[in-house]
Amino acid sequence: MKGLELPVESLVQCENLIMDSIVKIVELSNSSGATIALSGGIDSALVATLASRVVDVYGLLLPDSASTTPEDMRDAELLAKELGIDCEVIEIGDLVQAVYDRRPRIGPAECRLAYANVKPRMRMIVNYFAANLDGRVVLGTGNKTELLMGYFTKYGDGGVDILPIGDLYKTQVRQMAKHLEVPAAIIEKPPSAGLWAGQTDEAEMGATYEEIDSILYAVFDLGMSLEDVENATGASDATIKMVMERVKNSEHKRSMPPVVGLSEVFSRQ
Ligand SMILES: Nc1ncnc2c1ncn2[C@@H]1O[C@H](COP(=O)(O)OP(=O)(O)OC[C@H]2O[C@@H]([n+]3cccc(C(=O)O)c3)[C@H](O)[C@@H]2O)[C@@H](O)[C@H]1O
Ligand SMILES: Nc1ncnc2c1ncn2[C@@H]1O[C@H](COP(=O)(O)OP(=O)(O)OP(=O)(O)O)[C@@H](O)[C@H]1O
Ligand SMILES: [Mg+2]
Repeated sequence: MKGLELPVESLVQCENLIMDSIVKIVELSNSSGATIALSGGIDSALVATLASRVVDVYGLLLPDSASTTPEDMRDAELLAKELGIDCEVIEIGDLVQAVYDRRPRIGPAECRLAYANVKPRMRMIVNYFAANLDGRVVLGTGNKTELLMGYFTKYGDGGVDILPIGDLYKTQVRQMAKHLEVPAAIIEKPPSAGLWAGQTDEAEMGATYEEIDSILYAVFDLGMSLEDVENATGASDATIKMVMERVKNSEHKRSMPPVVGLSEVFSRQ
């Protein structure tokens, strides 16, 4: 969709702004650098590529033997090597299983998402443990599409210190990754949260990233009415409704928990 694709000059400006912000948060927090969870996917590869140019980055490869593919971990390892960043592999399968074992009331067949969400939450714990130990900040990898769609685990992959690519739609992430010459194997693989075998983002959300991004861009960046969005994007009414529902239902993930206000009581004292 017109406008969504960034010209090279804008891509470069965005890259510089992102790198400056990473430097700033590291300085502001008196940190020695940053940690990042590396999945072998494009979002973490792009953030690691940008961050490694300006601060000391420590990569964490956190496979869950039940659902992480060896190809993904191989791609993550190769990327770390190419970027010249230190990294470590910490298998999280037994940590995740320990949580499941404490709560065997309902099984994964009945409640797949509840089980799946333990994995990103466990990665968050391991990531912050490493960051605390080394005096580093935790880099997030969420992009604008995932943030608006609520397509992330609250306090899991959503639990981070900064979202360097959080204002870039997924299609723009692909553009920037190409511009920065992220390995093609990483750019071209189907996006997957890797929470269960065969999971892909597009199958779970029920639309392609091109469709979702064009709808989000038309609504949130161009301010179009929903009728105009249908004409401008060619997306079906059902897809537009699905996207808008997801945005509405995930509002709670994009803000701090509501504080229950008690000023009514205090003012009467
Ligand atoms: N209105 C509201 N106000 C305040 N809190 C509200 C709420 N509605 C739900 N909640 C809370 O939110 C919880 C549901 O949210 P959450 O626990 O996040 O779970 P949920 O959104 O159901 O699942 C996470 C989704 O993100 C996807 N994901 C996860 C991790 C990584 C990636 C990836 O792309 O790599 C994708 C995953 O496949 C799944 O579709 C509820 O159990 C409740 O605690
Ligand atoms: N096996 C893993 N090891 C380390 N980190 C992981 C692993 N799986 C997921 N993560 C973390 O969770 C984040 C969210 O996953 P997500 O799938 O959205 O991004 P991605 O894998 O980088 O990109 P893609 O959209 O190509 O799958 C990753 O960027 C990474 O930081
Ligand atoms: Mg992934």
